[in-house]
Amino acid sequence: MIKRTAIIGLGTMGPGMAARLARGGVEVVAYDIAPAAIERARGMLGAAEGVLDSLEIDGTGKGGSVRLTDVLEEAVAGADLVIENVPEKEEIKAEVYRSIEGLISADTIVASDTSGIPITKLQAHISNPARMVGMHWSNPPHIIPMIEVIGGEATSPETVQTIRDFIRSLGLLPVLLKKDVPGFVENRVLYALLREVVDLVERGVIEPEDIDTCVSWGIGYKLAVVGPMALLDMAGMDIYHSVSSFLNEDLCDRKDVAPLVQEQIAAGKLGIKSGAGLYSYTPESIARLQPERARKLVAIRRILEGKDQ
Ligand SMILES: NC(=O)C1=CN([C@@H]2O[C@H](COP(=O)(O)OP(=O)(O)OC[C@H]3O[C@@H](n4cnc5c(N)ncnc54)[C@H](O)[C@@H]3O)[C@@H](O)[C@H]2O)C=CC1
Ligand SMILES: Cc1ncc(C(=O)O)c(C(=O)O)c1O
Repeated sequence: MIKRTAIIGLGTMGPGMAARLARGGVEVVAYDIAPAAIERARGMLGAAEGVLDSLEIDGTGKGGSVRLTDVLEEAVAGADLVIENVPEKEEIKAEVYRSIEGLISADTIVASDTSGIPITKLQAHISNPARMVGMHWSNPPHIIPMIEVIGGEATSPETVQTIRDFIRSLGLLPVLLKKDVPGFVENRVLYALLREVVDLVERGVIEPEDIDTCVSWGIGYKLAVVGPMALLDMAGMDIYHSVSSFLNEDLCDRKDVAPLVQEQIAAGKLGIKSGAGLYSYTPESIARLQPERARKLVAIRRILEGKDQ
């Protein structure tokens, strides 16, 4: 049974994950190499707590807690599970696995929240690969209930089963992949969509604001209720056959990263984190955006769960 969990990396994902795990009764100790990230995480934890309250996810009496530390040994000592949540670079992740090797027990499960580096690659950097598994959360992790579970070639079936049971025990939705493919499933689907929207903007077909309206109020809104496989049945396989027979060959299939993205990065326009991206932001608009998005996601989730009709 998983009771004590260490989170390594408190950037975008770590604090929300810590808050959600604690509501499920887990004792979380979370570590980051950067003192500024630990400080920022305190505020993020507070915000996540408020959102979890509005989702009526009650942790009372379950014994969960979150403690932040700047000492790696403290974070991982006695942990049943370590969730690695550092930047999406294999060498940074490998360094973390090396640094915890001597600090964890042979039974500790090491999970990676990687967005899509195959687990088979990551587990080459750890001495007990049978205990390593992919546990891919979606952002914002305290609100999105689905978590992908991915075993690599060397992951034991018991490790996969333990993580699936753990996710279920928290009231969350594990989705098991049968193969360890790059990007797993969620990001393969998301990145197919992102490649196409970037291409459409680049080709001058549509403005960024208009494509967001098109996707959010068209397929996005619908997909929350009718998944893509069910959508095929809703539209009719004959329609899909007719449209895909002329459309598939025109869809973007570029193998490299689009120039638009390269240009944005060269101009330092990384998005909200740098104050500018495809949209412009002010500190005030950024402060408004996150709670507004959380409130809407919570409202939609409550309706999908049948809590508000
Ligand atoms: N941002 C997103 O929407 C999602 C990200 N992910 C994945 O989760 C992982 C983390 O992503 P983010 O939270 O977005 O990254 P981030 O860049 O926001 O945060 C990473 C944190 O790791 C810390 N860090 C770096 N090296 C470290 C080390 N050696 N020891 C401890 N801490 C260290 C950094 O100081 C930083 O606070 C990545 O693998 C990413 O691909 C997964 C789902 C969604
Ligand atoms: C752009 C982007 N990339 C990766 C992820 C992820 O799930 O790893 C997300 C996300 O929303 O969670 C994302 O938006």
